[in-house]
Amino acid sequence: MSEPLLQVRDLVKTFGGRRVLDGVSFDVAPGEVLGLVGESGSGKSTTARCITRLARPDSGQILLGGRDVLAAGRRELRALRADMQMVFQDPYSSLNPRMTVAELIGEPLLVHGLEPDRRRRRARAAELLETVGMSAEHLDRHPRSFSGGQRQRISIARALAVEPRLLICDEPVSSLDVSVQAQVLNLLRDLRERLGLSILFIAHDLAVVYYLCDRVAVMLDGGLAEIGTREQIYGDAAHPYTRSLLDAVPVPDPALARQRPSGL
Ligand SMILES: Nc1ncnc2c1ncn2[C@@H]1O[C@H](COP(=O)(O)OP(=O)(O)OP(=O)(O)O)[C@@H](O)[C@H]1O
Repeated sequence: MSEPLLQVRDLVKTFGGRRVLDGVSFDVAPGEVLGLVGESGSGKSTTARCITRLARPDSGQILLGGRDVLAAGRRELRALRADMQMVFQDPYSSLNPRMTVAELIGEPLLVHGLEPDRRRRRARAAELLETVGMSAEHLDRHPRSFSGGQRQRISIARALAVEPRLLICDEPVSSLDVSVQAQVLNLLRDLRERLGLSILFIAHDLAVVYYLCDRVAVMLDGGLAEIGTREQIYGDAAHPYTRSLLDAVPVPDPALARQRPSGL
């Protein structure tokens, strides 16, 4: 197996003396989509926040492309952050309403010092809009004039602007209607194929994770109950907690998953 893009080792995080992460370890390979599932409060978002250094773990190690995220100084952290971009759950609050689409998508290029020229940023924003299936005609509009699904596409275009190797998507479709969810999931699948992106995909909905992920890590009370391929988890889960999660939501028939691992 190739060297993992992301290595997370023994993450521990406490809030007010309470351990919310208790030794979380996993890898994400180049081009792989890893699903991180578990019920509310199990520690999924805190894990993502530690990886991007929005939160500081008490201990543990995080390597991105072999570079130590937790030890990185300001300059290195900026480069690391360009390599791992986040897409959040709520596209209504994550896009500044006062900015146009061109400004929103171009901003990371400016912040990371990649494209100081406004016209070239705009041209790049137009390309990125098309990459996410939207027309460049929308460049001068503001987020309020778009639907939730379109806003999430804009958020994804913004995340892609700095050409990251890893996207960390924290419940990216949970706030969207089911029909729109499928469109955004298709887009992520397509981007992964086209750009060779790795994705850490956080979700509580196991049907959504089934659709997109190669492997699945199941979080329970700040630790990992189990981690395995999609077929292992959906067809033959080892942990009773995983089985209870699978019982609780409508996911594809596990027998089907066993027989037709790629048959979506
Ligand atoms: N800044 C904080 N201060 C105190 N406690 C926090 C903080 N952030 C998270 N927690 C607690 O840590 C635990 C894990 O939260 P986290 O958001 O990581 O879970 P999650 O699995 O992502 O849940 P959800 O699906 O609801 O987002 C929860 O009990 C939460 O209340």
